[in-house]
Amino acid sequence: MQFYNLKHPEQRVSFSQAVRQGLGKDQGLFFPESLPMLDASELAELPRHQRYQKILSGFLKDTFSEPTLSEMIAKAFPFEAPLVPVGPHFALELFHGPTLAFKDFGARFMAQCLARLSDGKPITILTATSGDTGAAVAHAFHGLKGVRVVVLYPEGKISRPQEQLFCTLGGNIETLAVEGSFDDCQALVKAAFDDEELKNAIGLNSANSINISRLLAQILYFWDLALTEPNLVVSVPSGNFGDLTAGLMAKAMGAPIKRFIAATNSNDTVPRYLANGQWQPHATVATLSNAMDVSRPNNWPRVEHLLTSHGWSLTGEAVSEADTKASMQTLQILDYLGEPHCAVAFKALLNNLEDKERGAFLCTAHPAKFAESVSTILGIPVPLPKALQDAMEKPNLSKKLGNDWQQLRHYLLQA
Ligand SMILES: N[C@@H](CCOP(=O)(O)O)C(=O)O
Repeated sequence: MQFYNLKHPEQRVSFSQAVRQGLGKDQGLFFPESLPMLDASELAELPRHQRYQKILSGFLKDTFSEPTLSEMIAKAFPFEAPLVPVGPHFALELFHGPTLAFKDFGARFMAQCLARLSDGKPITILTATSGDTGAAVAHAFHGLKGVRVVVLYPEGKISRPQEQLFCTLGGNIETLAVEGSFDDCQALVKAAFDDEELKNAIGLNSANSINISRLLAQILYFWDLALTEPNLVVSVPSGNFGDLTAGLMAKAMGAPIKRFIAATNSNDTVPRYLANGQWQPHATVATLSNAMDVSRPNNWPRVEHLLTSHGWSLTGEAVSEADTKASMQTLQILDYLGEPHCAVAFKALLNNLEDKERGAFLCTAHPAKFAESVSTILGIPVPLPKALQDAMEKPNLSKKLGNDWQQLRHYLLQA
């Protein structure tokens, strides 16, 4: 299986190269040359571990032996993704990993891949976060020899529990609070990839969903969802659109998912684009669902490729702050504790279901990561899990950075 650059299809690389390189020529995203078709009824018979192995080996059998892949799966995914009934619909809970967000799936699997594909040279993993990726990547790579992790995040625009989870680790994890938005942080990461001299000097890679290994892991839980409750409409709370990409990939491989809804907050570049065909990102605004505060979603070329090559349409919906709060309250009445991101997805689902359709909405982060807003909106205390309580008590080790490429370049070149 080769992976090609969506911008320059003539650039084809192995999985190993795609993972170690991150981005292709001209910042093009890598994509598998084919999506292996699987038989849903056969997969449904397999226990979880074997099912994951079957799905991933379609992409990775040239790269890893079956025993190695099996070990990687066991190490990367020692937690579940339960599908919880909420009224007639379902919440897919993706926050049972160590950093309480869906990003644990991709970041931990990427760490397993890189550990086995490394050529022994030191690497720098430069990653932008709007809240959850930072912690997942920091924890997945913390303490790994030869790996330096630098996480950029928009200063003052993520929740304190999110920030504490990755800015308190120290060691090989460096965190920079950038004066700007998540999109500014992501633009800085991409600028670094354009700088050949820097790339070679520091062994640059990214653990954002730019990196295809992240998405292969995310395909797995869309299969779990589809095999547990086939033919649902699935509403995906979307920021950088990696999750939706993985969902569409699972559908293209034969997972019985009826259709998808791309749910955003007021950072609505995609819903506007789906409505009028104009790609016009606005300045990013801060919302309650801060991990989705993204105006230039990086994975859109992959989503668009999947839609056009299969002739699928996509429903988009932007949910306001008032509707996000009301949706959290509706979930509370249904006896489900929802945080702002899953509430956005739930609202978009309810607004777009047709007669007799049932749906699922993704719950991408634990409510305690947004304890302050959840508690204020729902009028209840939100206890913090132990991992979060511990992190809250540690000193924040972040440094500040202007939204300035030269400043970042200088920082990265320091030993
Ligand atoms: N929502 C993300 C933003 C980065 O997205 P990624 O999937 O490309 O890592 C976050 O929480 O950091």
